[in-house]
Amino acid sequence: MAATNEHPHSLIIGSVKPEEIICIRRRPHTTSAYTIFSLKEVIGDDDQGGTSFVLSQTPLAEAPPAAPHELVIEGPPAHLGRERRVHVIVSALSGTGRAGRFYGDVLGPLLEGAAGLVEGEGGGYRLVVTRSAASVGEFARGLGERRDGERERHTVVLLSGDGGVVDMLNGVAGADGGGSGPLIALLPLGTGNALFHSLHKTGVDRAGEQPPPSDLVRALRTLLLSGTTEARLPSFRVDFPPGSRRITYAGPGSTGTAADMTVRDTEEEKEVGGEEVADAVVALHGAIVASYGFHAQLVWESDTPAYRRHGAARFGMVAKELLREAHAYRADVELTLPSSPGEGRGGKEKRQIPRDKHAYLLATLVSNLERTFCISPASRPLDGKLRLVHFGPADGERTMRIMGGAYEGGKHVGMRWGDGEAEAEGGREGDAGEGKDKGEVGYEEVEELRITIREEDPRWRKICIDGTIVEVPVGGTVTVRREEGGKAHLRVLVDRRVVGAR
Ligand SMILES: Nc1ncnc2c1ncn2[C@@H]1O[C@H](COP(=O)(O)OP(=O)(O)OP(=O)(O)O)[C@@H](O)[C@H]1O
Repeated sequence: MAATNEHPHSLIIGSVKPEEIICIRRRPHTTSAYTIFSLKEVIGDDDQGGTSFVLSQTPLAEAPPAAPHELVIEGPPAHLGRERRVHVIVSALSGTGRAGRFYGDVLGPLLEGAAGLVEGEGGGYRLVVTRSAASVGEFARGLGERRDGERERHTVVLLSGDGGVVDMLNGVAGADGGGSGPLIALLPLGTGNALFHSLHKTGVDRAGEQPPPSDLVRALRTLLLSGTTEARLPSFRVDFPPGSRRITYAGPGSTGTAADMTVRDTEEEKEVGGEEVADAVVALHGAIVASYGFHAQLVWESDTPAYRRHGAARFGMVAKELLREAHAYRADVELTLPSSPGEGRGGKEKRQIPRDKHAYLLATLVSNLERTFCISPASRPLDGKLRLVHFGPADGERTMRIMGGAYEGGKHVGMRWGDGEAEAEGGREGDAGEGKDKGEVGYEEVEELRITIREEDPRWRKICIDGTIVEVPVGGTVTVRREEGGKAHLRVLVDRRVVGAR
């Protein structure tokens, strides 16, 4: 097959577009035969107007001359090798419910063709398709209990959004089996996919690759190419007051949508028709975001089976109504700042945010909550720093402008307004002080955050932890604390350049 060689980044091999190439596999037992694995995503192309995925395997008689070296693989990378126990989790209801189709059309055949891995015992991988909101947590608890130091190392390929990550994190952390935690590889099939986007923000694509590969091609490259590393996933712990309840929706669709696939999950089906299910919760771990106010409300009110069908558009639909109401959330908020070098633990400065009503309080370990929504521009992948973004009561228009700044790469940071002052846009971390009532977006690194909720109406008492919603009783204090040292609950697969770019 002919290959043009004008420019390494404009490689075209037959009909294969460079940005669609996942990997180029040298076929076993030969020196000169290759297969190009590529993925085409056609939006609005399937029966229900969803994305269809086409995995192509293009044989080549000889080495593609213009192929970038890093796309060529000889076999499975170490994390999918024989010394690992590999699991594939299909979160059936993540995002718009594409994970089952993606597994069947792309990941299954790709793992077999490019890595020689098939589903099943004895050298293969275990497939888990979720049947309820509890499935991933149950699976992770099982892994956590069996965790056995370095002797049994697990790699979990996660076809989900951030919810799958937080369920894995809490399942493993809850079981507390010792040893280093399982490795997760992210395939972004949720709505926001904040962790994926934050980890694939810098240094991942081959320089100058235009047009850029899709998110799923990037994710599959991270999964299959060499040049990746297994990094500790930073996390925080949230402690809730007595009477707090985790709230989920369970509905008729919650029994799994990939009925044609093997289900190895033992979770009992919950026969609850589109209703809220509340469970007592004492503590949760998170790796992405802990929020109260506008963000938590948006996640919560858009997370109904009816809104979920609209994908990421659901946030915009619900935001409209919330911006109209422009609720000011009553809470007392205390921050503990990280100690500066040389300071002992006792020297940590505590500070109260000087207002009792808030529009937005969001502590995060990542930069992006969606691909283009950069809420914390100072955050670097895996830097382990917890940063707080906050502002006081604001009308809908103001909130929209602030959110608009986040969509422009983080320009909301340092915005000030009010009392006839000239509007200002900042961009530096730590210069926004305490987000005074007059109007300023506060942005600072924190070690710990304590929120005491003063709202009477339960509608306004929702806390969001990585997309999980917890309702907290009136007067209850929620504590968010960065976790450091000790063992990692989870490790995450990232391109080595991501770690280098910190
Ligand atoms: N079969 C199922 N039945 C009921 N709930 C399910 C099922 N499969 C997955 N879920 C739930 O659906 C939710 C999917 O969350 P996930 O975060 O993966 O996707 P998302 O919310 O669309 O994306 P993101 O969090 O990245 O915006 C999780 O709460 C999960 O527990």
